[in-house]
Amino acid sequence: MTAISRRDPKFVIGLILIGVIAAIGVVGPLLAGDPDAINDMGLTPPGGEHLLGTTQTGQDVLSQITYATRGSLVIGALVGVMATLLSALFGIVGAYAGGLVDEAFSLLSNVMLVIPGLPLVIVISAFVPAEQRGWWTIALVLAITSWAGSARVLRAQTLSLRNREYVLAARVAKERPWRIIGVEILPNLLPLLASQFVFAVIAAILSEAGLSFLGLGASNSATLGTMLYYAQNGFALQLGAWWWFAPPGIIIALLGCGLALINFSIDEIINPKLRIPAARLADTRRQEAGRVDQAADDAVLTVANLSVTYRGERPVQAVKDISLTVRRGEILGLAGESGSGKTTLAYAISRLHRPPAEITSGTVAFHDRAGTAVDVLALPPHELRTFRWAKLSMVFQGAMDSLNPVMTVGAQLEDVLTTHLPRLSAAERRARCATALELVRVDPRWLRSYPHELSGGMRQRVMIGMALLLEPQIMIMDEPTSALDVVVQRGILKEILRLRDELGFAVVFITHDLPLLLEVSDRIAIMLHGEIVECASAEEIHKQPRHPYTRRLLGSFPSLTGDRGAFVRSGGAR
Ligand SMILES: Nc1ncnc2c1ncn2[C@@H]1O[C@H](COP(=O)(O)OP(=O)(O)OP(=O)(O)O)[C@@H](O)[C@H]1O
Repeated sequence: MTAISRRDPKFVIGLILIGVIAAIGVVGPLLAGDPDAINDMGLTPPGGEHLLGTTQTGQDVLSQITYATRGSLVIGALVGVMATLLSALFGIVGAYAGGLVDEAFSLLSNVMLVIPGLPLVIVISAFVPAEQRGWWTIALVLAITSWAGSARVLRAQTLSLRNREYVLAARVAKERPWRIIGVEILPNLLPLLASQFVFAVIAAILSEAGLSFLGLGASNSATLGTMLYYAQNGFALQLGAWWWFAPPGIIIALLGCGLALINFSIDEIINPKLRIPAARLADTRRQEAGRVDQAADDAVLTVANLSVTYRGERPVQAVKDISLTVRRGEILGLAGESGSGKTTLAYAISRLHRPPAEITSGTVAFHDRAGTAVDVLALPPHELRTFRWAKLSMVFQGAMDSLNPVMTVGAQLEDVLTTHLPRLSAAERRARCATALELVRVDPRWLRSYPHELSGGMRQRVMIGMALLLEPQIMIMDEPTSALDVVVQRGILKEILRLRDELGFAVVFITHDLPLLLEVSDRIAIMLHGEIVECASAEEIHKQPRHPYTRRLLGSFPSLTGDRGAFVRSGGAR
């Protein structure tokens, strides 16, 4: 169990509730007397010999509760297992196999989905003679009627997973289908399966109680539902014998509540990406907020002692105590091999990092043209949203694919203005969008087009135009052109340089392509294993690289006049 699951109050309360109820069901019957033993004290209130009183025929309610809890738990667990297995079979196997199998399985799931569950359960239960309706029969009936919805969800997830690179790679490597399903796909579906299991258990316990109440439940076994049924038949409510119907009712409610609470935390427990210790950073940040750097006069962004860790079984400190100043209007290149922490740093600066990434120390200060300093890591969510477009904007590698395919380019640009500058008139908005496109050399007539009508290069230009819409003072560009061919890439880079000169914003330009950075950057910071090992002007980096890694990085790129450097051949980093 991970730290978060141990401390998450929802999970802990859920676990305690289920633990206590499971103990009643498992251990209770061993200690309690015969639940069917009849004595002559019918409807005795709680106290003395009978802690929870007696039924109309003088049976001990406490003994009955222990057996009934066991019965309901068994039915819940049986249905949970059966419904999960059925939904996995029809959802995962069907979607992975594809073709006729998938069509047949989908058809069956769809048919099961359109048949209303409760009436079907009532009909099936009514057909089974009362003396044969035990735990197993009722569990089977409930499982058959409850798997289809989950199967649809699992199918959709599997269809998406089967096209992921790692699954395709396993298929190319000729791994056997069962191995691919078991090793590549199933572990990714575990949070979903676990939550569907818990949901199936809750639904089964409640449905069984409902069926029993109607006299269609596990009539030859003891369950919380049959207890309620007999209490109702014995006029417990009318006779004021609350001790007969209240305990089973309360246990059903607590069971549902406990399982639902556990369900809330299941994703965090099973999904390794979300396993973050409960230790909150707020305190550290508060301590550090006081020392938001007093930056040099021309600084637009100061990063001080920033550290970012990916939490998990084996935590990875991807950014280690980095301090960095971005000057107003400069292009600061950030280079380093894959995995050196460039993207993590960019995301942390713009506070776009997501769990399991966690900023463990440091500050990020933005120095507004107006003279005020903004502690970026302490900004509340609504101010952060405004800050991100208006002061600092981002263009990432796949940005061009983030345009919504069913909205025109113009509508998407206008959306940004409507959100951030609601007072602009429609005509002003249109004019600003046209200017933004002109800035990135895309004809404004494309505003009426849909993204698929534009080439990749044009879409990336549109994204840069969008990032410039609110005239930010700094732009973070993470591999903004690597998805494009060299000619288009050159064109866009020239555009970025021209726009920087025209509008005066600073750029943090991230790429592993050092020669490209040498051309476009004013200064270059070299990252290695989460640290900045060298930061100097582009010329110095080119002519007098000081750090051995910078020299090896420079040597690793082919030159037009010589051989490829030794770095690529030797492969090592340090
Ligand atoms: N979600 C994650 N969980 C755990 N570790 C991660 C995660 N994302 C990145 N890392 C680790 O953090 C380190 C830095 O990764 P990052 O993506 O920031 O590097 P990068 O220099 O941007 O690489 P690239 O150029 O390939 O994008 C790597 O060691 C990586 O394994």
